[in-house]
Amino acid sequence: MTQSLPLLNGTEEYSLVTTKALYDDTVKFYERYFQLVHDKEIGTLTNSLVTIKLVVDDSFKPLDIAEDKDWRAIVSSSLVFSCTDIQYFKNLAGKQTVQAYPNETNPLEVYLKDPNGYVVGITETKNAISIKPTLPKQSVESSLISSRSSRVDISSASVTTGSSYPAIPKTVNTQKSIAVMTSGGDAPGMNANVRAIVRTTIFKGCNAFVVMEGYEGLVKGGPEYIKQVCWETVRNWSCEGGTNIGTARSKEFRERPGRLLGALHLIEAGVDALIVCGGDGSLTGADLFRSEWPSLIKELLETGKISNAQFDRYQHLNICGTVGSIDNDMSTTDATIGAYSALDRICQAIDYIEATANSHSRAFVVEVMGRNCGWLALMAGIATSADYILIPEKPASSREWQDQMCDIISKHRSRGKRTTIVIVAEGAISNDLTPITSKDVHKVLVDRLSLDCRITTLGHVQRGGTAVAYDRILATLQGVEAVNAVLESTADTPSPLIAINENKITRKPLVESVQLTKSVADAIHSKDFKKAMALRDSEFVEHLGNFMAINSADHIEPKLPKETHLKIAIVNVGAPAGGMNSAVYSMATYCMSQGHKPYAIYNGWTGLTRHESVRSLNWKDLLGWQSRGGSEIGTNRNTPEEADIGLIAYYFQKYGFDGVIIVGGFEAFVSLHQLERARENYTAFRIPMVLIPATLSNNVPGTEYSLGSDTALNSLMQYCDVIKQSAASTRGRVFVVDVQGGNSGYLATHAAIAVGAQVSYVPEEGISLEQLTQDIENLKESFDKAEGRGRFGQLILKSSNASKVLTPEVLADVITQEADGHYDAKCAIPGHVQQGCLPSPIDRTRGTRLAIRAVGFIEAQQKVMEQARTIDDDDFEFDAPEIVNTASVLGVKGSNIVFTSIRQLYDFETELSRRVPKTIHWESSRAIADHLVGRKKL
Ligand SMILES: Nc1ncnc2c1ncn2[C@@H]1O[C@H](COP(=O)(O)OP(=O)(O)OP(=O)(O)O)[C@@H](O)[C@H]1O
Ligand SMILES: O=P(O)(O)OC[C@H]1O[C@](O)(CO)[C@@H](O)[C@@H]1O
Ligand SMILES: [Mg+2]
Repeated sequence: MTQSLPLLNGTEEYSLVTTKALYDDTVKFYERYFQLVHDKEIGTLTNSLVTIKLVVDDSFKPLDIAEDKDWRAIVSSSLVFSCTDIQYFKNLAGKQTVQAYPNETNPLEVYLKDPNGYVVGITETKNAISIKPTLPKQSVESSLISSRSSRVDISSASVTTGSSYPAIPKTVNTQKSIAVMTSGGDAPGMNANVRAIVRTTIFKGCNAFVVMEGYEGLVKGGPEYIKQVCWETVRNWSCEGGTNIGTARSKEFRERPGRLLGALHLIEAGVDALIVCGGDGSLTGADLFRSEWPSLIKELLETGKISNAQFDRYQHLNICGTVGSIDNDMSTTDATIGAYSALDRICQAIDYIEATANSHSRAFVVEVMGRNCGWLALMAGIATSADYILIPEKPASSREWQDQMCDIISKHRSRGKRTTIVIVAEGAISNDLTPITSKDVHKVLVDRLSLDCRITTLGHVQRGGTAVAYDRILATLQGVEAVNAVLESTADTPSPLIAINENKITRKPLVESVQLTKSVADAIHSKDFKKAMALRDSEFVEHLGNFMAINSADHIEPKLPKETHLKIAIVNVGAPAGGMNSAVYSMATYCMSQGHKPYAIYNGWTGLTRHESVRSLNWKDLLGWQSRGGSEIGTNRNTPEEADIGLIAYYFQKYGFDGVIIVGGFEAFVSLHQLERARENYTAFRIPMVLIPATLSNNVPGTEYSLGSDTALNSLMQYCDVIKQSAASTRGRVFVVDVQGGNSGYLATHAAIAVGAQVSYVPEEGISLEQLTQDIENLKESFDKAEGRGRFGQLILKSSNASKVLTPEVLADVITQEADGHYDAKCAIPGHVQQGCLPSPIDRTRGTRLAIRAVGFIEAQQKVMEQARTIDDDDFEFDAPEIVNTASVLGVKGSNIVFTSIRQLYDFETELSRRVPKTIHWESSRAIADHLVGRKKL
């Protein structure tokens, strides 16, 4: 029996999602086609979400298609591949054309029918040839409906608004179905992780599944709990808090029978790999599940629950962990998804509490989450300059902690501090393992210090709300990496855990990470606290040391002997950036704890040369600076040469500075270069000098992270969340957002990842008219297909310097014009709002860490420079490496914190005319930003 395709007019586009069965058929179909048309390389599929374009006009004759052929084979996938051998197609077309006709707008459009009756449209465009299956809408839909699988929620999957995909993945792994689940306590950023995993899975040509309700979903199984999802399912998820696929703490999964059911249900659903986003407990469970897998499937085979074929196919459980937990308690990774969002909530609450505490001169005991881990309490302690913290990792006897706390607080009070903040981790204990509650702390503060004291338990507020930019980006990059890891895994590959070390996404062996984490808890329970601390990562230990030094600064015997005490100057240069104050505060208080004298140069180099604005800092003046935005000591863009470098040398000499710490952006970088070059003429500059990069542009050579860039990202992200909501509610609006950042597209690219912007334009790429045309096409597609699911707002982020001609206004006008009344575009200029109000906790805590490292650098380089100062000008070895290295930029590079000499950076690693580093460390983020929204890049 045959069926005729109905005659259609015009162009119609449909998006559909295939089931796994359809998908496999499609692969076979395309493999046959590619062998037919492109004999060198088997073509690759983009994924199972498809755009089907019908290009039909009056001259297209209906075709006969045998109904008993597998119609579903042509339902799936749109693919585009480059081909130089156009002639080959033409020849082929000549042989097999059912109907071929040239077209005014497209040079050649050919419809082919293969011997089995499959029809395919081939469109030749300038650089690419696309092959798209053609089929009438009704048939496609009925075919999908008839193939409805009990495991697939077609109702939500079959209507999609997705765009097609920008690039062809190198390999197609048609075998893989990858499932993701969230487990344990929910954490902000989990949704962004799931979105990235689902979309990357689809992008790589695999099937994406989600397991609902954590391990509960595995134990229960079935289509309600193990669902196939599509590109559109996860739209906008990076901007949503909690976890949309549910999470649970499953008792049943802790027992073998529960895990046996889990194994059966995964196999039934055809899942090859499981990515678990959860905390230490969830990953312990995952690790156990994986190690038990061979015995589980053996039992399933023996009890007849699975077939021999299933047993053979599912020999190994491919598992990967992305760590999602607000506790940040997993060893081997610096941060877990959600931890910085929770920290943000805590810091905001404590910032609020400060105001009321100050009004009444009160003490507050703030209880924060963290069952076995004091990370949240410690970092909040640093970020809010709390007076004291109690964490499980460093317990003391009841007497010791009470004495120490009272001693520090009474000293703070005696010097005029009106507020007292003590942060207690939920899991805080004394060294006999007795829990320390906030009530215990309250009692001590009232009984021993007679303070007017209140308790605030922050509770689940800490887990609520949307994720901060860091968590959205971390979750997204880790999600992409998790899918890569799963696809690259073989039976022998140890299960990976996707970690982050400093600024680098890394893969760590899951088993060892879990064991290491467990050993911290074991050490605590066996009261081996030294071991517990040694097992924590070195950054944690460093932060704890920093907190202790800062919070007891100026009240204890200095750590260093008198003869080694230094005078250290600090100056802010360039535009204000979040974290500048934290750096100044921490540098000054840490200096006090060491015995050094900290000096602030107020209002940049010109403040020094015009008004001799330089003063030593005292402890009380600094109260509250840690949490403040902007620059308390003032900043401007003038460089030493512009301000008068000779006069600066004079003041350096007058005050006898032994070192200088510059905090700022590119002008600060140039300042360091000028001071270092001026050493030849001015002895006063023969001192160690260090730059802590601080600029929202994040364009300072020698580092992948500048203070202020995280605060700016959050400000921009919050702004974008607000206007995206407005755009979505308006049902059909694009906002073109003007983004700062000089010639660096860092901010635009990373904000685009955080908010899921459809496009980001950056100075590094500019805006070509072809790309703009393509992006407008994508937008149209996206809006057209949004029908039925509500129209979503779209964002385009444009770095100001991406184009001077194509301003946000012009872009908005062009887009509105092209939309032909279907939607409109407006521009939005956040401007200096991007500098942020209060610094983010990341900028505060990193400001502290970097400032203390900088002081350490000044101390460590003293000897070399002391000698250099005694040498006659003529003998001064300006270019000797040990001298050159005493003027350096403190940066984060990959997984390390490094000092790189300004000579090296300025002379070899900087594109001076554009004020950017020669190597862009975030380049790979661009492709991810694009592929996660389906942007086609020309
Ligand atoms: N040893 C284990 N064996 C099997 N399953 C486990 C094990 N530990 C935890 N799980 C599973 O993982 C789930 C989540 O663990 P848990 O409650 O410890 O949270 P988590 O993943 O550590 O996250 P968070 O601490 O952030 O809330 C448990 O409910 C259980 O189903
Ligand atoms: O939400 P629940 O199940 O009460 O769990 C609270 C626990 O979860 C966490 O938020 C994350 O593990 C802990 O800090 C806290 O102890
Ligand atoms: Mg946990």
